[in-house]
Amino acid sequence: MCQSPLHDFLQGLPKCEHHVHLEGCLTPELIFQLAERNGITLPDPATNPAYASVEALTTRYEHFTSLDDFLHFYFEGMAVLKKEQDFADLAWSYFQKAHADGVHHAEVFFDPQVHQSRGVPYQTIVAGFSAGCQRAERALGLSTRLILCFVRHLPVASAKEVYEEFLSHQHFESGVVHGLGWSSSEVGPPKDMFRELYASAAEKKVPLTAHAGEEGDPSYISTALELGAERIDHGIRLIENPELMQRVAREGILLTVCPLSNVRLRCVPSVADVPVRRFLEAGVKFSINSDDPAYFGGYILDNYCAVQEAFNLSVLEWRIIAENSVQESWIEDSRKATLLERIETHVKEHLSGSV
Ligand SMILES: Nc1ncnc2[nH]cnc12
Ligand SMILES: [Zn+2]
Repeated sequence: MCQSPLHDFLQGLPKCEHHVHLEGCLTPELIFQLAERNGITLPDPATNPAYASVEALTTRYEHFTSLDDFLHFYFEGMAVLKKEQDFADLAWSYFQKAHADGVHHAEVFFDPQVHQSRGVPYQTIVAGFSAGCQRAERALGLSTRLILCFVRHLPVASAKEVYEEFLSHQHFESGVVHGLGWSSSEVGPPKDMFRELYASAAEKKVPLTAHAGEEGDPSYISTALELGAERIDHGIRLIENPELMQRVAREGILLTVCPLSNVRLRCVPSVADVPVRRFLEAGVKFSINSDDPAYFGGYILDNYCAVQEAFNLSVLEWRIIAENSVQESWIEDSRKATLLERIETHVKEHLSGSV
């Protein structure tokens, strides 16, 4: 729990999460449990001491040296997911934690190519994650959106295959998958590798987002926008290009910022170096998110608290962040109105001294 006097206010503040990878919610405990349940052999601790125990794995996660160092463990860990129920259980475990942290709406990523590459069918993955979303909607009153991510470390041909499955199952039209994103290694593969796929999806009016400006310079952000992304995941290196920053502010493009992730992956030395204040001053819209909470030492409330400890924001500034998070969510206007009302009530209660 954070020490800030605003802790209770932040806990109760209605939140929208826009940047969390369901596979990034796979805790070391769940990795060991699912490996046992599915008869999967984890890497040999004799050569990979990180896998000696839950504690050893947790400790290893505190020492990532880069995005790619983290991705190695992230892809290795997700090999324990095999059956539809595994995917459903994983999603449900995230939604319960998010609900406890005051999340009312969650847009969640998943990486089908990586599961398919080890023989799990597309339908198993989507059916499991979608069941987890439906359970959260029913049992917790959360609204949810699934966002399918293409991964940059695998060939474009494999992204094309998954896109064709997404189209043939009519997953966009039926609302099962709401949008598309891209993620994984940033620097290295061609910036515009998904040009063709994004052009096709944009024509069908599929909402698009993209990881950019995390490790990569601002040209990764401008390329993502050029390809049709309407939102940018991370985007912290935007501050290196003032002209682009002005454009992002002017066009109301949302950045889905993940402070604890940025520190763990050494994109910044500390949360105080995430450009939260600069973005607020420049009128750049952003939300605060957990990215891969099982790997980065905190869920969304921990990220809100870390920002508060670093920047000492006012209640009014938090209100702006919360309202922008609602306004830029991929939800119907009626749901936005409900969430905005909840924020207003919460702020008023806090200011009147009852929260
Ligand atoms: N922080 C991150 N950046 C890029 N790809 C990811 N996949 C999961 N987490 C990611
Ligand atoms: Zn991410």
